[in-house]
Amino acid sequence: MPLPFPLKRRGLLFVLSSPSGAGKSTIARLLLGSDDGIALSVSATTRPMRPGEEHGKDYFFVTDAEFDRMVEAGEFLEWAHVFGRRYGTLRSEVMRTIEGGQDVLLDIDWQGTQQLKQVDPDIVRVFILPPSMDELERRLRSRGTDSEDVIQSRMTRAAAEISHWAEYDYVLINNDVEKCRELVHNILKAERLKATRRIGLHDFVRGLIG
Ligand SMILES: Nc1ncnc2c1ncn2[C@@H]1O[C@H](COP(=O)(O)OP(=O)(O)OP(=O)(O)O)[C@@H](O)[C@H]1O
Ligand SMILES: Nc1nc2c(ncn2[C@@H]2O[C@H](COP(=O)(O)O)[C@@H](O)[C@H]2O)c(=O)[nH]1
Repeated sequence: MPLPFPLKRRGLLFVLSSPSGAGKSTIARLLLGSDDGIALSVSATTRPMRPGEEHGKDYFFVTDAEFDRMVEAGEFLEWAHVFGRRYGTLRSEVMRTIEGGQDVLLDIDWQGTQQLKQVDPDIVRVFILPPSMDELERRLRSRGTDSEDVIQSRMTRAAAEISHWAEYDYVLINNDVEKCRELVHNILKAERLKATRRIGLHDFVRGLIG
C-alpha cells in the first residue's frame, strides 16, 4: 500500500482573542505576512467602518437588517454582541478554506471562541494580554481610530474580557510585537504537527514498519 505522503489534513481553526487594543490585529497581520499556510477569516460586522478600513478586507460591513438575514439563513459559524455591535464569522468562507487544507486565523472575542469550541473541539485558542492596563489605554489612543467614548467603553469592558483568559490553550503577554508574533507562529507550527499526528500518522507508521 502506498504511504499517504505528504500527510493530508483539514485546516486548523486558530483563534486570537484579547481585550480591545492589546494588539491581536497587529500580530495577526504580521503572522499572515510570514506564513503562507494560513488565511484570515474576514468577519461581518454592523459597526461603522474606521478610517483606512476596507469592505471585504478588514470586515464585511453590513446593516442590522442584513445581519439579521444572515443569522436567519445560518450563514454564521458563530456570532456575538461586542461593544454594542454585532460581529460574526462567515461559515462558507471558513469551511471552504479548511476543507482545502489551509488553516484559518480568527480574530474574535471570548463569546465566539466558546461557540467555535462546540463546533470544532480541535480549535487552537490563543489569548493576548497587554503588559498593563495603562499600556492598553495608551495603545487604544495611539491607534487614533476611536472616539473618546469608544475608548472608554472598551477600557470598561477590558477586565471582563481578560477574566476569560483561562479558557484559552495559550496565554501570551504582548510586550514586544515581534517577539509575540514569533511565539504565536511557533504555537501554530507545533499545533500543525499535532494535527497531522491526530489525523494521518497511525496509518503512515503502520506502512513504514509493517
Ligand atoms: N507590543 C506593542 N507595543 C506597542 N504598541 C503595540 C504593540 N502591539 C500593538 N501595538 C499598537 O497598539 C494599537 C492597538 O493594536 P491592535 O489594533 O492590533 O489591537 P487589537 O487587539 O486588534 O484591538 P481590537 O480588538 O480593537 O481590534 C495599534 O496602534 C498597534 O500598533
Ligand atoms: N465573536 C466575534 N467577535 C469578533 C468577530 N470579529 C471581530 N470580533 C471581536 O470584536 C472586537 C472588536 O473588534 P473591532 O474591530 O471593532 O475593534 C474584538 O475583540 C474582535 O476580536 C467575530 O466574527 N465574532
